[in-house]
Amino acid sequence: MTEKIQHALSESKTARWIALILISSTMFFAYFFVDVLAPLQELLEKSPTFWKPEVFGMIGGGEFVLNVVAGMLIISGIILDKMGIRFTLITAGLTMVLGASLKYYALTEGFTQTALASFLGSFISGIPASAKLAMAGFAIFGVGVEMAGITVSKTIVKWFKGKEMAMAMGLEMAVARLGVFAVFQLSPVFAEMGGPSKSVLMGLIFLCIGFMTFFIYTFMDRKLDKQLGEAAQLEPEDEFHLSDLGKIFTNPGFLTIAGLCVLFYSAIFPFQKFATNMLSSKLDISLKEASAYFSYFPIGAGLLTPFIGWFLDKKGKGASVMLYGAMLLVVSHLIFALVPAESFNTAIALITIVILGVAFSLVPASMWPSVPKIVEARYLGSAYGCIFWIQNIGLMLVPMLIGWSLSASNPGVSEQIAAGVEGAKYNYMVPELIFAGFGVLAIGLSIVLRVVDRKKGYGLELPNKK
Ligand SMILES: C[C@H](N)C(=O)N[C@@H](CCCCN)C(=O)O
Repeated sequence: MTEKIQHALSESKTARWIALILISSTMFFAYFFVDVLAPLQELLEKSPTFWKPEVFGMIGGGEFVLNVVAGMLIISGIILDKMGIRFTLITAGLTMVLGASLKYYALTEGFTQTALASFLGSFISGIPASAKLAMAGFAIFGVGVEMAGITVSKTIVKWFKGKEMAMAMGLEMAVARLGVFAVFQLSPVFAEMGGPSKSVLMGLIFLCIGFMTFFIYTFMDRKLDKQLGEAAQLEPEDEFHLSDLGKIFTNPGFLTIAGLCVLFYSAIFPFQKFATNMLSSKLDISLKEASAYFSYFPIGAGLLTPFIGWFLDKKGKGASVMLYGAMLLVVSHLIFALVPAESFNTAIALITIVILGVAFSLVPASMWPSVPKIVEARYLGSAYGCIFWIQNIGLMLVPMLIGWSLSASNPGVSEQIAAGVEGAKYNYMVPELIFAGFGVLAIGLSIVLRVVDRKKGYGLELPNKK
């Protein structure tokens, strides 16, 4: 058995980095599709779609609806543990392509002539038929992309455990964040060629390429399993059982990391949706300029993440790194909240974005490789699924909370903006204080995590590389 493991494909550096390139490429295309409409809000408000900002926001949140409400993320985790990596990667890839195709169809001219469009337009008249179908498609895509996310994490653990695990996870996230950068640069260009539907079509084509890279990877996965032979086969008592979900939800390490995850990501991803407008209001610059400043946030964070991963593999200190990340999160949101607009300038904005970017590297780089240290391998997929599920609840609700707090703390401003009043803009102090509040709670949980780690001996502060 030891000999088999020694000659396994995963022991070859080249093979495991090729595996990583294949699965990360799919995540590049998947993250590209997630934000394909984000830079096109203004275009979609006009003919022929007429999507109001609320409708646009609803579609964004729609990504998480099936995962949260129908519990699809928990089901995805169970599928992963029961059916294995290859089956789940293919299912996730096909689900993404299916959902994306529906979203594309919703934006085509052909759809507007159909009986389905008439039917969807016959109820809740405030939401156009195209938006309803696009939201359904995005919800299906959301199931696929999150299923892909947990499967990719489990795949990286399979190839890199005891080796460069955190660095590999960091690289995968870096590639995914490049997808976010690429979409902010390219989607407006595609839309200029043929409207929002062209951008979505390009995103769909990219996803098909992503499906192919997942598919090619499955051959490597099969080969690795064959080489490991019975070493890869689990004993009956090692198989996943539904009752393991109970073990996950009563594991103090899991609960603390899941809490930390929802708090941290709630202060990052929903913030990303409002950041352009916030910077434009606070710096008194155009949305285009603000968006250009902010587009470097995901790419900067992404580039730093593998280096943090490399450090964690060599030196450890994962739980402490999460604490430092949460602290930087609070510092940056407090700067955005409390420095008055008169004193806030481009330099302060850029420094604050850098601080937030460092936080966005420290926490993800240390959080995801910590999960295999707190749960057993046989239910690792379900543990990732459950953490994503808890996180998705925050990602679904927090944008609504922020939107509501922005309106409530700026009475009359949305009406002034709609009426085209010169100089009308939002003050983001209250939403920013809410984001900072999530950070403060995350600091608390990071401290709890260090205590739990010491008590339970998970080894979160130990290096990943043996
Ligand atoms: C949004 C998604 N559920 C998420 O948490 N993404 C993480 C990466 C998770 C690990 C992926 N293999 C992110 O930081 O983008």
